[in-house]
Parts: sequence; structure tokens; C-alpha cells
Amino acid sequence: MTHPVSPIRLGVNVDHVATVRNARGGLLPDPVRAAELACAAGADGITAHLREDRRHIRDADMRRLRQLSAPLNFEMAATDEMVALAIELKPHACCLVPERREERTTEGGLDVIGGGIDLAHKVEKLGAAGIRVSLFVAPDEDQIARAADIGAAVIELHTGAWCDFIAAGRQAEAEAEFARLKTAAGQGAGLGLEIHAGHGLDYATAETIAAVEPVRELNIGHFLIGEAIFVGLEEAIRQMRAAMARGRARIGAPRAA
Ligand SMILES: CC(=O)[C@@H](O)[C@H](O)COP(=O)(O)O
Ligand SMILES: NCC(=O)COP(=O)(O)O
Repeated sequence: MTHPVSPIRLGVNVDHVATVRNARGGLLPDPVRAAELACAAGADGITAHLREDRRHIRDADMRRLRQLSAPLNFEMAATDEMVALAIELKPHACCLVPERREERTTEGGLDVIGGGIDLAHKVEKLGAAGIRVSLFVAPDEDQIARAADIGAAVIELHTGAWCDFIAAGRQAEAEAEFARLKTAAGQGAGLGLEIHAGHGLDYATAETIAAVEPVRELNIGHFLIGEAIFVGLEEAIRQMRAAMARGRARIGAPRAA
């Protein structure tokens, strides 16, 4: 007996359209135009990270992205300022992520345990405003258990370490990290959490992680915006969707001998 495989969504992160815009000042390229194009090309939603230092996405971008009909996943640090803005904008979802001013990109998962009661209150406040709350976590059993305890609806598993090991040709470490991601996805789903994954994914890694059944959404930005330089954003998204569909099709398929 086979059972139907749940679909997997693609959220396109437009942060790095804003990075290019901000390199020169001015208004171009416009991340909101990229978001519209991404949705027309098959993205299921848009992700944008309003960093506290506003290095790429700015408040005005977030406001304009919220006007689109596509679901908006507002990535943010768990600060009072960001929680207040999210409650004002009421995006479809908020993904709480750790932030360090000196980092180039998000380095690790959120310390849900260390966040204590303050983090739990923020999750509750966002949820009470009708926002779906996601916590961006490393594949760590205790952190995931705590995410469920404090009432998050979703966890997004940080795939960055796995992708970095692959890029560096560190195969044994990549395999071990992928095994951790698979275990974490199963654990989270067993606790009733919806499972997303993202960070550093490309066509090959997206295909592989799309074959992990509990994973319901991938959020991908940097690679797609880079690919868009060569093949255009629509084609990059088309190829990404095809890679994800190949991965999904592997679920339940007999393994090649
Ligand atoms: C949380 C996450 O993995 C990404 O959205 C990442 O934080 C994007 O931030 P940058 O675009 O600043 O790298
Ligand atoms: N949450 C991950 C995300 O939105 C995109 O990360 P990346 O593909 O830009 O590394």
C-alpha cells in the first residue's frame, strides 16, 4: 500500500536583490519586483529577512512585500522592535532567527532553550496576532523539543552546515549532518511541528532534502538570485522546482539496485 506524498512548497528569499540595490544606493534592482516575478514563475511564497542593521531588506520593502497576494515569511530576530513591526504588518508567517551583527549570514540555529520565557512570550504574542510562528533551528533534539513546548507551529531546519560540508568536499561530515537533519525532521513532525528547511541550498541539495518526507517547505535565496544572473530568475525557479519534484518523486520509489 502506498500513501500519497505531501507536496513541498518553495519560498523564494529576495534579500540579495536588496543587497545589490544597496551596493549603489537608489531603488534598483527592486526586491518587490523580483518577488512578483518569482511568484509568477512558480514560487509559493516570499521570504525576506529584515535584519536589525537593515543591510539588505528595509522596512519599506517589508511593507511593500506585505501588499502582494503571496504569503510572506518575515524572517527576524526575536527583538521587541521586530515583534512590534510583525504584529503591525501581520505577515502569513514569522521565522525567528538568531542574529549577530558581525556575521555575513545566519551562522547557527536559534537558541530556543536559552531564549527562555522571553522567547516563549514572543512566540505567544505573534501567534495571538494570527501569525504562523516558525523557529530557525539546528538539527538538535533538545532545541526542537523546546520549540514544540513553547508553541511554535513550524521549525525551519538550518541546512547551512550540511551545504558547507558538501561544498568543501567533506563527505563524511556531510553525510553525518544530513542524517541529523533527517532525524530532526522526523522528531519535529512527531511533535506536531510543520517542518521547513533552508539556508545555502542549491539544485542538488534541494533535490536531496526534498526527498525527506516530513519536509514541507524549502526557503531558498542566495543561490537562486545568483543563478538568475546567468539564466534569469524565472528559469532558475523553474529548474529549482524541477529539482524539488525529482527529490519528492524519490519518496517511496524503489531504490536502484
Ligand atoms: C535565516 C536564513 O537562513 C536566511 O534567511 C538568512 O538569514 C538570510 O539572511 P541573509 O540574507 O542576511 O544571509
Ligand atoms: N531561511 C533560509 C532562506 O530564506 C534562504 O537562505 P539562502 O538560500 O539565502 O541561504
